[in-house]
Amino acid sequence: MSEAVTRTVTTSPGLLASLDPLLREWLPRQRWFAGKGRPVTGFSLVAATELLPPGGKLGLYHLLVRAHQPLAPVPGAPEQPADCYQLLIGDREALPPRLAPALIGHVAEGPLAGRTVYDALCDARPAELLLEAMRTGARIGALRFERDGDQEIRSALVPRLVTSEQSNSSVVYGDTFILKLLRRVVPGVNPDLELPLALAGEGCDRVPAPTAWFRSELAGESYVLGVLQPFVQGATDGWELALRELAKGEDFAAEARALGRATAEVHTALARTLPTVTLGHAQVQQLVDGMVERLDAAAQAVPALRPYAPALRSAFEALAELAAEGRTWTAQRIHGDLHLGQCLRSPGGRWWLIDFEGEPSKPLAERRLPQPPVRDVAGMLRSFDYAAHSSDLPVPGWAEACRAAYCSGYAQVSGADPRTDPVLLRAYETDKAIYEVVYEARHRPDWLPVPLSAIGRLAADCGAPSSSPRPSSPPSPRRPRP
Ligand SMILES: Nc1ncnc2c1ncn2[C@@H]1O[C@H](COP(=O)(O)OP(=O)(O)O)[C@@H](O)[C@H]1O
Ligand SMILES: O=P(O)(O)O[C@H]1O[C@H](CO)[C@@H](O[C@H]2O[C@H](CO)[C@@H](O)[C@H](O)[C@H]2O)[C@H](O)[C@H]1O
Repeated sequence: MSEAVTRTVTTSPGLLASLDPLLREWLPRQRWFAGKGRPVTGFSLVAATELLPPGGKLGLYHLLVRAHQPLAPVPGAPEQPADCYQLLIGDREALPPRLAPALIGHVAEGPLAGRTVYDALCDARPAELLLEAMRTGARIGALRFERDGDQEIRSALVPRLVTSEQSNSSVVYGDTFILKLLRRVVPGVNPDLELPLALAGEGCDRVPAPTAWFRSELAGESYVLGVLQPFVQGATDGWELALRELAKGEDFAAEARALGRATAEVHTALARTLPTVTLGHAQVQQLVDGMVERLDAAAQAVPALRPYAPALRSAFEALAELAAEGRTWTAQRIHGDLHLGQCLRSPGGRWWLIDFEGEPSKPLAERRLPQPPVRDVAGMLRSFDYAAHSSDLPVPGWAEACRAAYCSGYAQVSGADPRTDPVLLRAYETDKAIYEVVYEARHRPDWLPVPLSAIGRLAADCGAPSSSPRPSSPPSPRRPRP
């Protein structure tokens, strides 16, 4: 038992009832809130733990809450299974100005009546308490803090919240560690911990090795809640770097080649340490069915996609046809949501891969399935295209040169050039672009023209069957401000 956190108090549901009206307003405004576009109609408590440091009260509650939302923004529509969110709520009499952006609201009634509540991850003391709990391997109520005994964690590292756009929330401790606090949590093995641990065990140094992590054990199920990793100091992410080079009209091919090599190193290490499977006709047909289903759902959700749907479908059908002719593919564990923003370049020029959570909107079981590694390659190829279409200074041929260099770097290490399997690559690129259309429509509507322009190109490439008319021209992208 830790000395850092000596007592825990499991709070009553009265706490959540008193926070309910404030959370209904605050939660949907958070970047990491997954249920955008549908109102929150109520909350239910999964777990609540009051964290108490030695020698006194801090006013800090760790909550796991389900946010109930109807399926469509229509009164009376049926609810879908409620997402569970991890919240760290602080309470104070009033907030100092530095914590103003963290304000959740003023509580009117219940156990915290009269208090001001806020997102405590923005506050130094609560963030320090989490680090201390990981350092000491604390057990607090249902919370279990664990660590890699071989990595030293110094105490008293100064925390600061990362303010960039994220699907979760991160805190950097003294430029030494970074903690990712997962926001939408699900029970089960989380690939964001599982894969970096497996890679570290395999000696692959392209991924920061997890230093510590914490989980909640509830009703026989384990929820991974946070992962602490070494902080790559002075790093720039691939997206920022690519846009910077584009703005100068500079070539990025050498970096793209290095990224291809880094991706292949990670793939080879994952294939060595975790199971691989052969995908035959039935399995590929299943993959294709999933792609077609996602296309149909996306076309429902985003009307601008509809004219392209028949041509896009033919990219998936071409893959099913190859499988029907007897082609097989090897599937393995992969990153699952690879793009330039998931690659960090340290000042010495070394590339790192981060964020192995997979596509956050997909169920955990699906994210953990072995998949053709080309899926990650397709994600990166889409990302070069994204960068080229988001830059204020278009450089002709920039994306194409990066895409070619990335594939050749990948081939140098893996021995297989993804371009030699064009049907598979095109199916995955199409699937990714469709995902991006939905993602942008939901999260950043200004960016929608970027994946839509790729959809236009992919559809035109597909040689749509004569029964499905080709779209006349792709939409011209309106450049978002990155
Ligand atoms: N080990 C690390 N070293 C330095 N910066 C990191 C590290 N891990 C993540 N980051 C920074 O934090 C940001 C968010 O991390 P990420 O894992 O992508 O979170 P999310 O899943 O919430 O999007 C990244 O874009 C990167 O800038
Ligand atoms: O939050 P995550 O990093 O897990 O990923 C989600 O958000 C990404 C955007 O932040 C999104 O990526 C898309 O935009 C990027 C530019 O901002 C671009 O480099 C990617 O190629 C493009 O897919 C990602 O798809 C989404 O899952």
